[in-house]
Amino acid sequence: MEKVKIVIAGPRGRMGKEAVHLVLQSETYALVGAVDRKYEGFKVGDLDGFPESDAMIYTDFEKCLQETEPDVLIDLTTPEVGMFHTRTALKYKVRPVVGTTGFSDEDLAELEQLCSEQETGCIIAPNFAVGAVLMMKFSRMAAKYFPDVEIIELHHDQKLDAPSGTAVKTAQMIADVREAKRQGHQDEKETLHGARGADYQGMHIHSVRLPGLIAHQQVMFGADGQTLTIRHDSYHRSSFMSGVKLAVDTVMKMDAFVYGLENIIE
Ligand SMILES: NC(=O)C1=CN([C@@H]2O[C@H](COP(=O)(O)OP(=O)(O)OC[C@H]3O[C@@H](n4cnc5c(N)ncnc54)[C@H](OP(=O)(O)O)[C@@H]3O)[C@@H](O)[C@H]2O)C=CC1
Ligand SMILES: O=C(O)C1=N[C@H](C(=O)O)C[C@H](O)C1
Repeated sequence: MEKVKIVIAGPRGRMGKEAVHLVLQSETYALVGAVDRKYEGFKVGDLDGFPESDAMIYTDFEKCLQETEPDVLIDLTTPEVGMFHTRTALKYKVRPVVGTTGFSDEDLAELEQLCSEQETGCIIAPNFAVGAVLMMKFSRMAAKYFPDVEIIELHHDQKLDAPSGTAVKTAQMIADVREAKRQGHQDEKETLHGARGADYQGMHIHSVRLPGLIAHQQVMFGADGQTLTIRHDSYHRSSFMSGVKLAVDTVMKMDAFVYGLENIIE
């Protein structure tokens, strides 16, 4: 069986490193290249802390695609760079598996359109951890009965985007079953700007950033005389890797656009 040829963008990052290890340890994947903003001409195996690998590092993404001809791009970078990589990969009919968060609705719409024009599969997953996907699904179930909800996401203090991609996706999934509703007292007033967090169709999202955290979220529902809290914690980035693998294996078999692993996890 031919191995799936993979390029990883952001290999030195916290997530990229884990993804490199996943691909190099797999018997069904081949790491054919990596895209970084430095170390042009080096091999992945030359980088400190990486296992033996002859995959070349490129700073020019198109050159990387032309020379390595991958099947799949795994992108774990930043929103702007990730958007450029995903768009470019689709133009080359390379299937993107994107963990990078911070894409706007317009970005997602553009990628969906491009995906359909190019008849090339693409998976955008704000969270690859199966437990986090279940947390989102359970929250959507609960919101049908508890329309008052606040989302509290907690992450390490090196995170660039707020709210997290997971929190946005959770709010979107809840909005599928909950009519837009302003929460709290109708005369509520913030005496300190931002005290009530971000507002998504009346739901509030609170972003905590602290050293020591990895990735955590709790979705709190309230109703007369009761609350329900659904919480997920990622204590290590290895928690995301089974989802990355599922996404790579799935994207190889489809030519559609998928936003969220909940759409491919039974
Ligand atoms: N979907 C999921 O399950 C998860 C998603 N994420 C998301 O993944 C993304 C990465 O997170 P994380 O690994 O923590 O972040 P890091 O900052 O650790 O990694 C990002 C990497 O991208 C690199 N990079 C920046 N610009 C470029 C470029 N032009 N070309 C190539 N590489 C570039 C950075 O390089 P440099 O060091 O030089 O800046 C860095 O190595 C974030 O959007 C995060 O939200 C994170 C965890 C789980
Ligand atoms: O930056 C992170 O770390 C994470 N980002 C993703 C997000 O924005 O939801 C997924 C996970 O929460 C970790």
